[in-house]
Amino acid sequence: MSNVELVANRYGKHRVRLMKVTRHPHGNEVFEWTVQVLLKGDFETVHTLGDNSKVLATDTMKNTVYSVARTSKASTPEVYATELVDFILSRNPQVSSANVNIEAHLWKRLRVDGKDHPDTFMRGSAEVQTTHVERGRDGVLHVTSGLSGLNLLKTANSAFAGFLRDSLTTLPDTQDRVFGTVVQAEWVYSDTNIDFDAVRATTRETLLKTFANHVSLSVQQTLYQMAEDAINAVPAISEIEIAMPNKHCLLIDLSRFGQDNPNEIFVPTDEPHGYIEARIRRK
Ligand SMILES: O=c1[nH]c(=O)c2[nH]c(=O)[nH]c2[nH]1
Repeated sequence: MSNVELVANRYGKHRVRLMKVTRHPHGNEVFEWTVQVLLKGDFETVHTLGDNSKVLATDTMKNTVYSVARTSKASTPEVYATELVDFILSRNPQVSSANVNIEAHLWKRLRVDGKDHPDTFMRGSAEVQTTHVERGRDGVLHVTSGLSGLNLLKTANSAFAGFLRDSLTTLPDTQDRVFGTVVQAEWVYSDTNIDFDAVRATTRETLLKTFANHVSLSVQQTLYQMAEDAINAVPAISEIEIAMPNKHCLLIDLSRFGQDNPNEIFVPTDEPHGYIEARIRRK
């Protein structure tokens, strides 16, 4: 008789890298996706008895990623992830829920001689599109999408003043600082019957516009405003979580060299950095 019990488990394949090129007469399209598959289900005896009879091998999951990509017509990671989830559920009654997470790496069509090139691309930026898709046996599809690695910089309209001062506070108030961040955002869809590309574009544009136009009293306030504006701009979003590190740009003291520094010369720093995150939802 064992004195322990299995409380929870899931397993799958991580970091399956996939590139898909779709070929058209007018030019090719390219998707680069890093895929994660995670399954929950009737796997107790795998752990307790070493009975592998119901185990879908993670190697098979890797092959499934490629095979479903071949037959899929999806042009968004959300739709492809849903197809992958449903394919696995349909063939594996022992699986109670399937979860597929995708990071999409962005390739930008190269412009040559002022024109879009039909088949050549360059890596646009460090920005990554993300999606998490899960379906259980109740049939309900859960889709969360987002972005990460979106480097942004405000060079005006950012203040930080009036904060708590104690015996260890050295930071001066500032009415005018450089605000650098790398946005990570994840939004939950309340409706999954949507044009994921169009909704993603609107959400991203809204986040960018608010970051640019906001007269910021803190990272916290700007983050909240970005979230509020995204929820108001996109009816299909019920909740959004945003994380924004504060990548401090430190003003250099040039008075030692007899020079002034009217907010022009900074040293950009990576570490340590402030880290602000919040989850905001529609009431
Ligand atoms: O926008 C900011 N929020 C903070 O909480 C904080 N803390 C800090 O040192 N600088 C900043 N900036």
